Amino acid sequence: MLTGKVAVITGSAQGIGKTCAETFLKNGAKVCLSDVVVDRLQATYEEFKLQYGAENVHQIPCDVTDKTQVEDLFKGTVDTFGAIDIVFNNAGVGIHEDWESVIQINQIGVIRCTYLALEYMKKSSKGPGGIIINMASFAGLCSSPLDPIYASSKFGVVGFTLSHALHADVVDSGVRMVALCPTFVDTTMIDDDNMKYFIEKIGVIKKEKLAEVVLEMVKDETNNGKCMVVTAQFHYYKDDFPKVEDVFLSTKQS
Ligand SMILES: NC(=O)C1=CN([C@@H]2O[C@H](COP(=O)(O)OP(=O)(O)OC[C@H]3O[C@@H](n4cnc5c(N)ncnc54)[C@H](O)[C@@H]3O)[C@@H](O)[C@H]2O)C=CC1
Ligand SMILES: CCCCC/C=C\C=C\C(=O)C/C=C\C/C=C\CCCC(=O)O
Repeated sequence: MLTGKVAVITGSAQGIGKTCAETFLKNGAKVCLSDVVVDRLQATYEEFKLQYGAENVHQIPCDVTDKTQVEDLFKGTVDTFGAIDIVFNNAGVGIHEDWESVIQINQIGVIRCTYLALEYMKKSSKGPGGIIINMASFAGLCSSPLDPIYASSKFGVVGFTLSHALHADVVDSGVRMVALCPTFVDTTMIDDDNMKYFIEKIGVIKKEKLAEVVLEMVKDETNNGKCMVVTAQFHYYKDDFPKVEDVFLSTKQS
């Protein structure tokens, strides 16, 4: 159960973010919903307020590419609920004609939200500690010619999360940092004819199943610096990323 915990989820007006918000609420957390699409955010807020109670749900519109809006998101959540224990940096876009905005939203947005969330969560700032989950993708672990920019943005999220988790600012902060790498999930993001071939081959993860994995990640207090891979068939922490000292040691020995 997440009773007494407070979660912020970016991009939670629909899709994976919305389903995870509902799973957190069902497990007793208080949730601050957030999205750049204000009318859809309002509709999701109204729906959850009716179902889970106004005292448990809050909404703050936020474009993750805007530093002031991200600051207002975390400050506003603390002002409303008293603290932040869980941040799910989920907001993202798929195939997009403006490649620079894909990097801005999917990669730089996650980095910005991580840095600012840490300021409110770390124990040295009198925060409660907790977990920051950064949404990457299976496309952040392998070459994906279908969309090199999307893949690049997600490789960036994996690299940042696994590296920052070991940084001195994080190791003693009480905050865990974890990357999430699903294959295809049943949202409107995969409504694209070019993906049909791959989807038929590897299947589709149900949002509700992915949300259960996210809940498992929140509850696991030993997962700092790990990377969760989720497929339609199974999920596991990928643990074969070399650490920099391993690379240097093996170079010295050869
Ligand atoms: N659907 C899939 O197959 C997979 C999705 N992902 C990732 O999961 C995350 C969520 O995607 P889905 O739920 O599938 O897509 P979605 O399109 O249903 O949801 C994404 C949400 O992010 C919001 N958003 C977009 N730009 C934003 C910005 N600048 N600031 C704040 N919010 C913004 C959208 O308005 C939307 O509500 C994305 O990061 C995506 O890359 C990862 C692996 C697989
Ligand atoms: C893989 C590019 C997808 C573009 C964005 C839209 C949906 C995102 C879905 C995912 O993040 C799922 C990730 C990976 C699926 C695994 C492999 C697909 C490989 C496709 C390729 O060869 O390019």
